[in-house]
Amino acid sequence: MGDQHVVTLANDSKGNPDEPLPALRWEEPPEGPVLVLLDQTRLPGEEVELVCTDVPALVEAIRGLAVRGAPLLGIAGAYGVALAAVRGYDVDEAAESLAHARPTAVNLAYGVRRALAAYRAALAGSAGGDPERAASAALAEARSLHAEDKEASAAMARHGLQLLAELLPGGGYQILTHCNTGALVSGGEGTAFAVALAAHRQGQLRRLWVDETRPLLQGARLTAYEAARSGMAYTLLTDNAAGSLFAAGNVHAVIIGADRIAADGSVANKVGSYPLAVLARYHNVPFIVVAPTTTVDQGTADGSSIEIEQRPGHEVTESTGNPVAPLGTQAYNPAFDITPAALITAIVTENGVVSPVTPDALAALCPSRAPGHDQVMG
Ligand SMILES: CSC[C@H]1O[C@H](OP(=O)(O)O)[C@H](O)[C@@H]1O
Repeated sequence: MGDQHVVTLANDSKGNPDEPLPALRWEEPPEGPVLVLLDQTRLPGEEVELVCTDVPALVEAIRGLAVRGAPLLGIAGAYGVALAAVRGYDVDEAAESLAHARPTAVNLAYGVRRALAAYRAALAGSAGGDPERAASAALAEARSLHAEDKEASAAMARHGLQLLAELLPGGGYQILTHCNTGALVSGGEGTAFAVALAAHRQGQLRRLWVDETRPLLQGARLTAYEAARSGMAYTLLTDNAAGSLFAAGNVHAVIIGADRIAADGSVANKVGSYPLAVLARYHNVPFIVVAPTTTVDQGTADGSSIEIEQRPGHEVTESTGNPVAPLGTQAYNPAFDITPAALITAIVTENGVVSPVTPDALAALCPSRAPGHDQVMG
């Protein structure tokens, strides 16, 4: 998985809670371009950066969730195509392996596709198929996607904050979130967590309740880490405790991210999202999904068509390498589940809010992309 070295994040990112974490960055040292990833599997205990010098190292980092989260996967995929092109590797082969590293987040294949299309267009357009110019085009497209996602994150925070003001007038609300949706999944401050951060900065957020999010604990390890850096009031809970929190009246809204949103508005997100939607409906609490339009896949009709990544059983039967179940225990470990549009109060995108969630309302906010925009080699 590339070279590893432990870093202490620069003071301006550790000391300044408003400085987003450096989840991913492109660097061009003398020995050749690299993609530097903050290894999310080592957080919160260690801040280790992975230096990816080739695509197999990046694919392994994606599969192992060293880099994760739908929008950031798209950005990483695009930089991966650029890395292959600049270093003279087989670009088509790199694109295929990157796009299929994880199946559910549509952003990954979308980011790969964008950089690949820029590379191919430059190759076809430049005199004599100049690979250097084509590589520069792929890198420029990756940088453009990175910048777009940062802007989208800020826009979603604004739209989400406005929505909360309308749904929960007077502020002082308590929000429950699931998994991790902050700067560690984004070119900016994230998706759902960016809304919570904006609410905190505006003095509207009384508390963020953080689902630990078994089995990989993105909530405990990553969202709590980001919440602590921000200075907001937050409390960690086991996923099983969410029901009692609703029953006690301590959840005023649920805000989560998404990995793929089908054309009918159904949402694939970290496993455990669907039960929260059912609890929210039963307790008459708004259930809000925050995602950029790059996560909306108009080429997938409904949730039943979304491939749900099945992850290795050992993620469930082991914890920090120690068995938590008898040897040989089989485990059911879907990484995501599907929440139907009927249980979703609103979908917040960078282009505005969809509520109620209908196919037409969702399509109206999404720029038209090729059907099945995650088809890499289309
Ligand atoms: C807004 S993207 C964050 C999204 O990605 C997470 O999945 P994973 O940690 O497996 O990459 C989870 O579904 C989050 O909601």
